[in-house]
Amino acid sequence: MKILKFGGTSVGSAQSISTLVQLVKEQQQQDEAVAVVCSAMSGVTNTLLQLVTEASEGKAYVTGLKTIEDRHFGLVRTLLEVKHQNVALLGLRLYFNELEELLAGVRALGEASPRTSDRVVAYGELCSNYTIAHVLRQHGVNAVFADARQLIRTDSHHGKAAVDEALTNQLVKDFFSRHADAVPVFTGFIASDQHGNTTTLGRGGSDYTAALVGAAVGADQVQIWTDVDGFMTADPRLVKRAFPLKQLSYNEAIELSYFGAKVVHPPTMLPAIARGIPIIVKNTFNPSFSGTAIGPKSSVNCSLVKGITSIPAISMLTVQGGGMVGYKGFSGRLFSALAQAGVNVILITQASSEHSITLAVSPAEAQAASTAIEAEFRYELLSGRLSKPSVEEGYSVMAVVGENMKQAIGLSGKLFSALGRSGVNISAIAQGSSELNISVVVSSEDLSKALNSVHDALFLSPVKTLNVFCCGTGNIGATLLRQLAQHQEHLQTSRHLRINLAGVCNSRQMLCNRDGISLKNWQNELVEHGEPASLERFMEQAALLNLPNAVFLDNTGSTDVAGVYRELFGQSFSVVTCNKIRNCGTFSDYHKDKQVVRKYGVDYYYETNVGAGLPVIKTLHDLLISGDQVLKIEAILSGTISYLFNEYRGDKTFAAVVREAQQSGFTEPDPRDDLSGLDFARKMLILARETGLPVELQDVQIQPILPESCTAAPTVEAFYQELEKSEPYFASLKEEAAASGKVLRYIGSLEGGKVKIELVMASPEHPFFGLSGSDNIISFTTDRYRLNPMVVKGPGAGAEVTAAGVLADLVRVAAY
Ligand SMILES: NC(=O)C1=CN([C@@H]2O[C@H](COP(=O)(O)OP(=O)(O)OC[C@H]3O[C@@H](n4cnc5c(N)ncnc54)[C@H](O)[C@@H]3O)[C@@H](O)[C@H]2O)C=CC1
Ligand SMILES: N[C@@H](CC=O)C(=O)O
Ligand code: NA
Repeated sequence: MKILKFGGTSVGSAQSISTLVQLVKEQQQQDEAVAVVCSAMSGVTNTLLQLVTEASEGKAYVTGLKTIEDRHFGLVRTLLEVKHQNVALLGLRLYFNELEELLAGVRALGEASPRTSDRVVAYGELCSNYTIAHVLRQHGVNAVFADARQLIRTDSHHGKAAVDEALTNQLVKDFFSRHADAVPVFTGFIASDQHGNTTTLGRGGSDYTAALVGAAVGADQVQIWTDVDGFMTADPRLVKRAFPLKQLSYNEAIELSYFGAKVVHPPTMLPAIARGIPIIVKNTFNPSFSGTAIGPKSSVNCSLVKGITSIPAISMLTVQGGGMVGYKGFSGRLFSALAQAGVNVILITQASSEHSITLAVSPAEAQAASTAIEAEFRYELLSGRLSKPSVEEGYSVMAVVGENMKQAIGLSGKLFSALGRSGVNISAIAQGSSELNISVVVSSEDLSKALNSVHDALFLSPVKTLNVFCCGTGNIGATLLRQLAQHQEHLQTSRHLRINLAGVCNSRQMLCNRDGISLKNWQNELVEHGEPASLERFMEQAALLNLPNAVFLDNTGSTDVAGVYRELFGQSFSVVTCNKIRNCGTFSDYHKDKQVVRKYGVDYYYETNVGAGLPVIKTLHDLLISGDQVLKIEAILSGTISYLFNEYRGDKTFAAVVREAQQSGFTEPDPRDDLSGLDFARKMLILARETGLPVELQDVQIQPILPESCTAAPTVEAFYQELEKSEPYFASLKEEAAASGKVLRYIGSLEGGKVKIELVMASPEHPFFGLSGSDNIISFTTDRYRLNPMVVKGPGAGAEVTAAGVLADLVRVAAY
């Protein structure tokens, strides 16, 4: 026997009732005995309650009543053939007549008792189940309408009556034996007391009916048909990547529901739980989906954590004072005072020092709680053994639930480091000794961030999201966004990584959007929805979104942007940058940045600062962490100058080759930074600092390759003109080298604490002789690579390789 319970939306329209009929017939085709329990049609209970109130206030109720009546009559006309309609309509008419008389009585009396409310509200279930029984019969199902007021016996506590389970059991059993071959259609939610007065079962009442019926007949299964796919890993309104759970234990379902998951109300399922009857939550609007199976045990095949759930608003009440230490019976007095004041304690933490106890209570009960504590402990307060309880508002509880968590070493480590990394401050922690639930109290502002970061960290299978704020959409930035758009599917499938572009900014415009800006269409979105750029506002908006796993990408060459990294670290943003400016400030700032990064547990990656996409900084780090000593670094690190010396062969002027380099995207935003040697010097400085040398930019000795006139040019155009004028100088340099079979190479070196960059005429034996295009080459001579240095070589400039290097750094952030 299976009990199929359908909620309000599952019986709220002709289409959903047709699905119900289909589901019942499918069960019968499988020779499965079924009983059906239905709620009132969606919205009807609330309307009836409203009509009672309105009638008691002397207001008109006829139109409201007519709306409900029309809805039921309409469904009869849609779902039943004409020949079956009359009987059904007649039955409904009788119900609506009774209802009208009742409401008229309420209006005449000018008041409605809870008893009358129960009587009125019962018509919601009576009408829906009566209609459904008719529809089932027309489809060949031997349905029998079962008015649960004859079968479920309660006390007279109207609004939430207590069930006499023994008597109910007997009445339901008798009903089934009288209707052995039928499919009973039970009105959910309603019952009656020993005097025959209608009562109702309170929140989740129809689930309760289904559980009572299931328990009475020893059902194999109770199915709860609703409008969602089952229990979700988290509230999908708060966590977009929440997904439905396949399996839960009763305890897990109870725990998740306690913290707000409203799929079923487990206390009402107790009769089924007590008999170990499996409860299956299914979606009427997606019937082929497996839903959530709830049973005695938690499945070991599923993830250890089953759900992450929350209570959005709580107050934190702290009681502290020396008087508590070692004071036996203190907690007993505290909690009975709270119980007497009707305060529900949501969470408790006490440090083993016993100096303070923190309680989470509903904000509506915080004042009552505080007053009750002050009254109970008035003498302790007077004598100073206890301080006045403090009440703090603006907090939420996030709870991680899972029965098998207790076997998982490191799980709470993952939980807390995910929170720490997202910059979520934890105000209190509670873990039940059953380890079914770990609860943390966080500021309400951080709740969504906390839920999302923990969901990403604890559920292995779904995709992890990086929330990316991209500053700079020029040569590198635009290429990067294109690469991300091209590879997003690959990242999702192979790295389980989703990039949510939450902000874009350049020197003209900016746009932030929590739900993501299209990686393919960001230009248009920026034009259509963007606002004038301001770095300060961009930072403000990014911080306000308060997203987890937030990464700031700097694809500019701007000093201003480089100046905000430290603030970003402090707000738990990781930073990925191709902009070298920040790492070339004072050594003390460079050093401090690293400390700040460590302090906030964020990432700071800048592989593309040296050699663009070539693995230079990573290689150097690997050498150093493995204990190697760097003796010497020799390198060509200007892609632009490399290109000039490789491509300046006499068929074009030197200035023309510089323009080519600029058009190819090799140069800095201002090409004078390349040709002056400044860009190269920055890279040498960064390399030297990464080896641990406390050097400053002015310590890098640069042998210029430009004549004085070019260096002095005030604008980029003037610079190009000076280059043209200096053509004879560049030609003679090239010819001088060529005359002795050599090539021009601009080579940086770091040795014995000295950093310099020199123009060299390299002979064919020189290891840097054979380069082409924008090639960089870096040779590390170390303790281990003493005779034969380690060499990294390849294109060291250009948008594609640089953007790819930035992308790789971004993926490293996600790898955490
Ligand atoms: N071209 C290359 O091969 C390599 C370049 N890089 C670095 O990449 C960075 C970007 O270079 P490109 O893309 O060529 O420059 P670009 O001039 O094409 O683009 C710069 C972008 O930054 C934006 N921007 C500038 N100041 C800004 C501010 N204050 N606020 C917001 N946005 C601002 C601009 O609007 C533009 O979108 C530079 O730092 C460069 O050193 C690093 C490695 C290799
Ligand atoms: N302008 C640079 C590119 C990367 O940093 C260069 O030419 O090397
Ligand atoms: Na690099």
